[in-house]
Amino acid sequence: MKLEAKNIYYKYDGGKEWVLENISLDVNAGEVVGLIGSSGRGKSTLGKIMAGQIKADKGEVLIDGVPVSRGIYCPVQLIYQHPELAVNPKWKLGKTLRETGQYDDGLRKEMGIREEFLNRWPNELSGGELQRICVMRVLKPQTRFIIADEISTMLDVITQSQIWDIVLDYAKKEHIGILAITHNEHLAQAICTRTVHLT
Ligand SMILES: Nc1ncnc2c1ncn2[C@@H]1O[C@H](COP(=O)(O)OP(=O)(O)OP(=O)(O)O)[C@@H](O)[C@H]1O
Repeated sequence: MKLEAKNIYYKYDGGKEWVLENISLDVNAGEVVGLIGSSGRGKSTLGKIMAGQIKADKGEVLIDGVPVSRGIYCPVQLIYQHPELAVNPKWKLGKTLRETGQYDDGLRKEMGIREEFLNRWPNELSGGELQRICVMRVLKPQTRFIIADEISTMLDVITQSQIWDIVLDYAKKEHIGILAITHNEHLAQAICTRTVHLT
């Protein structure tokens, strides 16, 4: 399986210049591709386009040559840098975790998500605790590709590596492709099978 962004152009409303101009990128199942580039270069924008959250002005996003259908559950799932913006503040976290079907309770424990967290509101967790919920909710059988946008910036180094180990194990087992957006060269070297620079 291959996720492809082909000849993507994008400009924000009112913007005069292209944020993304003729950008192409692909991720194969089982690969961990690092997306590197200077701040403001458009990495997060490209991630959102590839996950179907915003639509490119020109160009296509394909899985095995077919436009990605968002349907009920998009097979390309985005994990944001800011988990507090990614969850419904009016839902207790158990509901957020179950939104796309039952979750694996063993995985919950491995992720360090305590049972009591599930009965709390998002503002009752720390940023790092909330990010674990956001990571775990995409580890579902329907997910074929994960776009991880600076997912570990709010975690301490040990937790960062624990969470990445779980995600990478899961991706390997399920043959999921990952696009990891990061500024952290050490992390990219440690986890990526190849890197792409947005120049
Ligand atoms: N909602 C928005 N409306 C208008 N402009 C935006 C919006 N979001 C981002 N931009 C602009 O688009 C450009 C690309 O932003 P983007 O967040 O994709 O870059 P990035 O490479 O991910 O940056 P960083 O590494 O700092 O996270 C920036 O100039 C940013 O100011």
